[in-house]
Amino acid sequence: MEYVLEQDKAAFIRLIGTSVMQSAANSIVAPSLRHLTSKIALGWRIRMTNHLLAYYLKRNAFYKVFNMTGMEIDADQRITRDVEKLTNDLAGLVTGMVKPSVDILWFTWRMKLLSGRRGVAILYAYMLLGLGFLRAVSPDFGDLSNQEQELESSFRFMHSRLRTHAESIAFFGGGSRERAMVEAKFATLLNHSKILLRKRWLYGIFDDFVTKQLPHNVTWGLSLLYALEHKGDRALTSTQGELAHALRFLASVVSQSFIAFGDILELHKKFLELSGGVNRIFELEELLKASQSNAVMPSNVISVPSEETISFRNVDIVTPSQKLLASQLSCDVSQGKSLLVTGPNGSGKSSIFRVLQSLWPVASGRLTVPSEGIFHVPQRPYTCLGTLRDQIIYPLSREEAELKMAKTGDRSTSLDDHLRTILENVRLVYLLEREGWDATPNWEDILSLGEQQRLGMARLFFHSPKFGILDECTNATSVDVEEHLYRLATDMGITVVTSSQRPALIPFHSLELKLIDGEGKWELCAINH
Ligand SMILES: Nc1ncnc2c1ncn2[C@@H]1O[C@H](COP(=O)(O)OP(=O)(O)OP(=O)(O)O)[C@@H](O)[C@H]1O
Repeated sequence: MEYVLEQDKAAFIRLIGTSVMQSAANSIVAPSLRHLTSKIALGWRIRMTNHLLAYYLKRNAFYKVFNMTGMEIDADQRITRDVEKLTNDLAGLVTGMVKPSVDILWFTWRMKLLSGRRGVAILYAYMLLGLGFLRAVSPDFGDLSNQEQELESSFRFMHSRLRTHAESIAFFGGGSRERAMVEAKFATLLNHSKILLRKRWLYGIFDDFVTKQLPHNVTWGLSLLYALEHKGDRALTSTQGELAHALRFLASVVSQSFIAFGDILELHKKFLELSGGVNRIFELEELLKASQSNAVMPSNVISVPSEETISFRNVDIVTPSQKLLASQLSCDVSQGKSLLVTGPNGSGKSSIFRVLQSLWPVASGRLTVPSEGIFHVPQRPYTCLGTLRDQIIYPLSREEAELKMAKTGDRSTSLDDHLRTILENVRLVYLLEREGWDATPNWEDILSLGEQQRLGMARLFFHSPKFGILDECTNATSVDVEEHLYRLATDMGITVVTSSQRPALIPFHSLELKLIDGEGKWELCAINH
């Protein structure tokens, strides 16, 4: 305005130039800071996710955190959504601290120049008192936001269950029952959110009072201090002008200091909320580490590569909730002598397999297993994401499967030809004709249960192990198909350990292990052909 009034063109152009430069600098700084924040967040997310996945996907920890901890740990939610939110918030916190910290240092220095050490001491005393007061009245935001995330996660879980079991629920006509359950979860989440909202509002009032309103009074106090100490003749107009100018400047310094201080307190509140997220990740990490240390082979499980026999010696089969299912189980499965495990529902047939595969620990006794050459086909069929080929060679990749074929010396046939023969054997070749080798539908949705079970057996035949652990994995197929599949396994020299209730399978086994009552009693007898 001064240059306009004085019509000083050169000075005006210089001023415009400086202003444009400043605007350019400002427009670079803000987006760059945002970009830096996102980059930091992404970097942390990559490191944190990789760190957790390294534990989660090793030694069946993903099974153990869900099944063995006795706690409801939503590990999937924590590794995906929580990590993303935490890293974004943390990065925002770190970069958000830069400006207020620089401001506080800068204004402290200006304050010292204006009102000396006493002024700085008063400013800091007020800040510390304010912080102490706010800490005292602050609700446990960490815990509250932790609970909120848990409730959000279980609400999401209800929806993912609904999606997974959509067909069964639709057959049952369970829509209204599911709706009631989903709504109940949503109501709990809403209640919590309302409580959190009210606490944030009340805290906001105190926060605003301490960091924004009350500081005006401190400014006046400091101005008075400054005016009292100011030397010079107050009657002089020049001195009065100087004093007024200095007081205006002081007021602006103090108010800027308090804005920066308010920003720091705001970050402190965010930090409290973040601590809930940090706790959830730490808790998961500890559980994953614990499941790794449990997984290190205990002395009562002996795993030998050349071993030809699966041998249980006085092994107690105990559930994670410490229910004894089979007491002091002793039984040998040597090659060529297949074992049939029978017993009523819930008596512990699958549990023996869980112990055998080290999913559950061996509480007492000794278990000797070959360290390779055991392949498990579970009761609930599993289809992976991928092509029909991937279903059969799972858990190997295509390259690994080709390598395996090359190693077994079968170089004359290609992998796909070999897999086609297997599909013919399990009577699923029509799937290949229908879908082709490279289609990737959601196999779980398009295959019937019996088809999925036959695909499971195709997997067994591809891997052709020494021992096949078959946990009622053919009970959805017709009896003639089941017999055909067992005959194929016998012809391939696979010794099977079967859990089944079907008498038709008895002739394919040499021994029968009967779990009598699911309370510890068992009996082993030879099957006479
Ligand atoms: N993760 C777990 N925690 C606690 N108890 C479990 C767990 N898994 C299974 N159980 C219990 O252990 C018992 C044995 O279960 P298991 O799955 O071995 O039965 P099963 O004989 O295979 O039954 P079915 O014939 O119905 O397949 C059951 O009472 C079951 O409820």
